[in-house]
Amino acid sequence: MSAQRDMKEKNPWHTPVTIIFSVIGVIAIVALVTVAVLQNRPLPQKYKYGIVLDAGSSHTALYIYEWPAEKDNNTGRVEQTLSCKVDGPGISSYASAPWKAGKSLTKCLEQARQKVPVKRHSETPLYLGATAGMRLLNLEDSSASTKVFQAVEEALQKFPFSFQGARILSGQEEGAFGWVTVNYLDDRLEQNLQTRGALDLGGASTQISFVSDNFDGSDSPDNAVAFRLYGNDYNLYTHSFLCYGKDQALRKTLAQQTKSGPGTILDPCFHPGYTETKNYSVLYDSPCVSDRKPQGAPATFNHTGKGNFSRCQEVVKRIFNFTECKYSQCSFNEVFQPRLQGPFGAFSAYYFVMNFLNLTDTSIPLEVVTERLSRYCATPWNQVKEQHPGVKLKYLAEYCFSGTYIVTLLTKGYNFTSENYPNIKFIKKIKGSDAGWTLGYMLNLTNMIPAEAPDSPPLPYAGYVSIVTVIALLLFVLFIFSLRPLWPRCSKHPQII
Ligand SMILES: Nc1nc2c(ncn2[C@@H]2O[C@H](COP(=O)(O)OP(=O)(O)O)[C@@H](O)[C@H]2O)c(=O)[nH]1
Repeated sequence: MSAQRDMKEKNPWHTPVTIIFSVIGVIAIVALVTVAVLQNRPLPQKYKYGIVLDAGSSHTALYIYEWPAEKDNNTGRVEQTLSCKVDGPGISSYASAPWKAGKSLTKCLEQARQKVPVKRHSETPLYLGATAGMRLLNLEDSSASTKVFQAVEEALQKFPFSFQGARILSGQEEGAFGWVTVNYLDDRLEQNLQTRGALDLGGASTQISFVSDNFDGSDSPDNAVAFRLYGNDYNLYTHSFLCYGKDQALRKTLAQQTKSGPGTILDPCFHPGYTETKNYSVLYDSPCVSDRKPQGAPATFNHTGKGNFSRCQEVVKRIFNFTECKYSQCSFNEVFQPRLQGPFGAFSAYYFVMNFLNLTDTSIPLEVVTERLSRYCATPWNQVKEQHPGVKLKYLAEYCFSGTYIVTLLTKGYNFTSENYPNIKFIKKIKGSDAGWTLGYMLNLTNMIPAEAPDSPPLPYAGYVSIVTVIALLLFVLFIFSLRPLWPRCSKHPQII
């Protein structure tokens, strides 16, 4: 008995009261931290979806975007989760059988039906935007364009999504939404960083969009788009050149060479050894060239390649008008363009072509780019086919022309020089999403980019958990100190037992 009492006096931690207090203290602190962490833990992600169909001149593509359901307003949170290339040509090619335009879309929409969870179907917006192919059809034959839209709408309404309509985008919208997409995906808008200009090359039109300090829209209001995004104002310069996409530019270049109606065209933009018989009527079947149809031309012409880059560039230059400009400065065709500024992203056909030619690295000097193109254009057609057995022949035959056209458009058209050419980045995707107008279009129509900067929580989740843990530990230490009177005391004096 007395030994037990002696021990308690020497080591008061062993008193039941102290032990109980300590255990309760530890449990209380663990419980506090657990409750705080669990209560504020992010819930398992639920997603919302949006679908956009890009009805281009050469083909249609479907994109599905997803974003966390509870955060509609945050930058960089919308991501592309599926893309589907529609089989067949662009919807404008179905002018003589519009129902086929609707039918062509169903395979990709079936994929979308599988991808989007069933309970989200009815709330998922579905948009179709048509670009330069339909702009041209509408110019040529507006009733055919209306019929194509009717057929497409009928097909889209059969799916369980929330169909928001099919329409032609203006060239200005196409340019501006491409710019929004690139800068949104780069997180440049919310972080108020210097923006990246957008260069988009399609089949029937091409767009250039950028912010320049010396452009406020007053010189040329038609080229101005004003945005207020995340609390910042942007005066965007944008221009879309109809008929200057690479397919229509090729037609214009060919038409240029057939003006006198010869039976054979010796084309410097095609490889030596390339020879095809083509129909004049197909060549001139576009509002971009119809006025150039030669009188009394034969039904067909022989298209023969000569493979000469510098002569090709001379022919390409002839489709641009560089002589007239009523503004302080122009790109071409009397279109105002302010001084180029900042980095640029070049996508769509810019990327396809430069990637094929191994020229996406813009640190390669422009002189070297032209040397390589010269060598490529001069390569015999048979050799080119042997070297690229898997590539579609239509694309393969045109890369010499397309590369020459891109270099000419950038340097002679938009005035890029050896100094600022490295500011261009050829891109296909940014963070998994394709560069193009579709994402910007959807963000705009769903109001997902606010005009004002959203309020952000005072602390991120990880910071919050760290602070709760540190405070809990401090409380624990304080609690231990509060038990100090019960601590065992070490006497300096020798104890007398
Ligand atoms: N080389 C290559 N070209 C492509 C590919 N896909 C599309 N294109 C070309 O890129 C251009 C883009 O056309 P599209 O988007 O239909 O034109 P838009 O309506 O004028 O914007 C066309 O000239 C197509 O032929 C591809 O996979 N490879």
